[in-house]
Amino acid sequence: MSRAVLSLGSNLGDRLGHLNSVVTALRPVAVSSVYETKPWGVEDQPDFLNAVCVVDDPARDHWAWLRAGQELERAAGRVRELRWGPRTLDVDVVTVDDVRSADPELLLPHPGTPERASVLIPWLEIEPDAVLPGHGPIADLLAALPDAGVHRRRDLVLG
Ligand SMILES: Nc1ncnc2c1ncn2[C@@H]1O[C@H](COP(=O)(O)OP(=O)(O)OP(=O)(O)O)[C@@H](O)[C@H]1O
Ligand SMILES: Nc1nc2c(c(=O)[nH]1)N=C(CO)CN2
Repeated sequence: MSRAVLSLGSNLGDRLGHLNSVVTALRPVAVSSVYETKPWGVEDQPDFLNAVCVVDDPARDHWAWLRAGQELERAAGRVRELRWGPRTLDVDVVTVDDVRSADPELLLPHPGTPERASVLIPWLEIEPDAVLPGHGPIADLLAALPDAGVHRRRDLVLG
């Protein structure tokens, strides 16, 4: 083990470059298109670029994926200020295999996932049959959401 689904987001600075830093460092086995998304949570902030990737490394457990994401956030110069506020790079661990965790340092699956079209749309693109542990097929979760201001940017490509 383990195979992880990571959600990437950026709305400050070189947004595409920040997302690309994850692809360069972690060499995912699958990467979605890049999506321009309206901010949720705190709405008065710049639009995000979001993408989802699948990474696979038998040597890394779920904590190692969290740490790898946090290191990349630091390298992108991320300053943690406002919850749900603007950031150079956000790496959320969405799932790691079937791991369930209630530890606040690493909640698995990531609890925001069922409500976030900015995660579900790119994830569905690369894993159409994916199931969110405890919640069911992601296609069904997405179908239950209102139209959410998520637009594919065909002009921006990762990797
Ligand atoms: N699955 C997870 N992936 C990433 N971080 C997590 C996860 N579960 C818990 N955390 C914890 O969340 C803390 C805050 O993360 P962060 O500042 O990125 O939150 P946020 O992006 O503003 O909000 P959200 O977590 O709802 O997306 C981190 O310290 C991290 O330990
Ligand atoms: N569209 C969108 N909105 C957000 C995002 C994000 O990645 N995409 N991340 C946030 C901080 O966790 C807050 N709001």
